Amino acid sequence: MEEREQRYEFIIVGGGIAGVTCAQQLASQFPSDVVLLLSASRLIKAVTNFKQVSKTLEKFDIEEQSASVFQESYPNILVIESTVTELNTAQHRVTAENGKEYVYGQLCICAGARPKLIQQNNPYVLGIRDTDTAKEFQKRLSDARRVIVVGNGGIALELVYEIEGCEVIWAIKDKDIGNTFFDPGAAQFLLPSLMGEKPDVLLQCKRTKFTTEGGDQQMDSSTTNRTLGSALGPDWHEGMKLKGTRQVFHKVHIEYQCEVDQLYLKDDFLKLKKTAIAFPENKEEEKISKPDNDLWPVYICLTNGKIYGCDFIVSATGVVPNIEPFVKDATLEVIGSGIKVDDHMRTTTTDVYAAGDICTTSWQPSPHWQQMRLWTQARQMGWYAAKCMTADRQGESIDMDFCFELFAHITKFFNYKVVLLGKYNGQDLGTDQELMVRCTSGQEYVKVVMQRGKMMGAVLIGDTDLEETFENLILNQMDLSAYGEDLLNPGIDIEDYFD
Ligand SMILES: Cc1cc2nc3c(=O)[nH]c(=O)nc-3n(C[C@H](O)[C@H](O)[C@H](O)COP(=O)(O)OP(=O)(O)OC[C@H]3O[C@@H](n4cnc5c(N)ncnc54)[C@H](O)[C@@H]3O)c2cc1C
Ligand SMILES: NC(=O)C1=CN([C@@H]2O[C@H](COP(=O)(O)OP(=O)(O)OC[C@H]3O[C@@H](n4cnc5c(N)ncnc54)[C@H](O)[C@@H]3O)[C@@H](O)[C@H]2O)C=CC1
Repeated sequence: MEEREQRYEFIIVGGGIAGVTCAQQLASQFPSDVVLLLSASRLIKAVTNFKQVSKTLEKFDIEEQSASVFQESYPNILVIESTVTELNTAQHRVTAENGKEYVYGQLCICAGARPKLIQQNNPYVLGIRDTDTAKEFQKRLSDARRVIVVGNGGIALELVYEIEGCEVIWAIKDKDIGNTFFDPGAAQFLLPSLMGEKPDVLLQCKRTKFTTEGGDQQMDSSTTNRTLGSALGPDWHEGMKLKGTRQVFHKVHIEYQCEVDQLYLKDDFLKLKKTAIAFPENKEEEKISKPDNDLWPVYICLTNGKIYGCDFIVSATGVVPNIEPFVKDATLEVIGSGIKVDDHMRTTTTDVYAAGDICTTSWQPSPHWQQMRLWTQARQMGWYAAKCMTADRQGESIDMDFCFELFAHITKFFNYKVVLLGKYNGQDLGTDQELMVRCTSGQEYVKVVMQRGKMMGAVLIGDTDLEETFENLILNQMDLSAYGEDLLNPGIDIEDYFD
């Protein structure tokens, strides 16, 4: 008979980047121990081809793998597809959905996050997180004439640019697009790319690549937990047809500074005897708000008084960490919405660590770092958590990893390479910050955030090739006052000065 309770020196919960990286690191540190990886998702995310591009910028590929393929490369990692439902820290025990119990020596919780939707249980409101939700979105889009995208962060920016053959109404709370990544200047620089025609040739830039090789065949909806898959990431839409039913090529209308007030299903809306607005085809129609003669399955009333009908709504409104099974145990403190971790990725209870999207950091950060729920940070935290677990187990001390010195993120928006460094939006810098901007329309946007002559952050859009130099300048905090505006003078080869 199979034992109901098994003991493992190391148990990791979560098969996303954070959990898998943590398990890999522990498995190589302790080759004679078995590392147990419990994951609600059938496929796990493995980091491959990792390259340190510069001191803090990194590049890697991600592969979705089945447990059996992954275990071939890591024979001392045991992957079990199972959702953890309870944690009992007093007994060092986790309980899985089938009632099976696992006792740990050390535990690292890497259960990620899920979309924070504007309305739960509404069949017309979709969030995008994992392969299942991305496929559901693609399926709905293939029959759609109009979608409404709510939110102004990473997912919304990607969708409004990629969707074709369908009218897109983009409702944002802010005055400008892309508020989680950009300042108003950068938003203005990017806007023409959204409203104009897309380039035929897509930019190939150095960035992480998402591969779903074999994912299709391996998907089995009966065993895949719909709400708890691993997060997608860079290039998730590559090779995916994001096309609606209309002949229109790329058509986006933005409603600024508004939120969702009410949602109505068609029958309820018709009873209200209110008028919805047609998709504004031009500036003139924006002013006069032509009534919409089409009928739609769902209607959205915005706080600016406008009402639009659509086929479905994408709620790209941030994430909420999957903490519920773990915080039933009262010893785990929560800050913000995540599990609180200290500078050694320890939670508030002994032998329990957390990493990735599920955690909220509570250490005093370096002046140029902030937590953001991103792929790179999930990998870094998973790796560092394993180092800290090892050190604690061996009674050694360990310094905070260098990757937490500087926030560094490479990505792509609207087919431009985007690099964000340090306090790129002047986060928490107070009032004595200064901005310097260099912008060539359609080509590049360079912004640096300066404080008392020192560089604190930068936004680099386009192929600026400035990331390494600026990374050094932020890290070494050299006094740059003497250079004044020349710092961004394109006629001066800045790298010669500072490399
Ligand atoms: C559409 C999309 C695009 C993105 N694009 C980018 C990008 O371009 N760049 C970037 O840096 N970041 C991007 N991100 C963010 C990035 O993907 C995440 O920050 C990162 O993957 C989080 O990794 P994680 O391991 O912490 O969590 P997840 O990937 O969410 O993994 C959590 C794991 O835990 C499992 N799990 C959950 N609950 C339980 C439980 N109770 N028991 C057992 N297992 C459980 C899940 O099945 C999953 O395997 C994107 C995210 C999305 C959704
Ligand atoms: N290229 C990249 O780096 C990408 C990163 N991601 C990451 O994936 C995760 C999920 O992405 P997003 O959902 O876009 O989250 P996000 O955190 O990037 O953005 C959320 C947006 O929703 C807005 N919002 C929140 N509540 C709202 C409400 N009730 N009504 C209207 N707007 C509201 C916020 O103001 C913000 O603009 C994030 O961690 C994000 O950083 C996602 C896509 C691309």
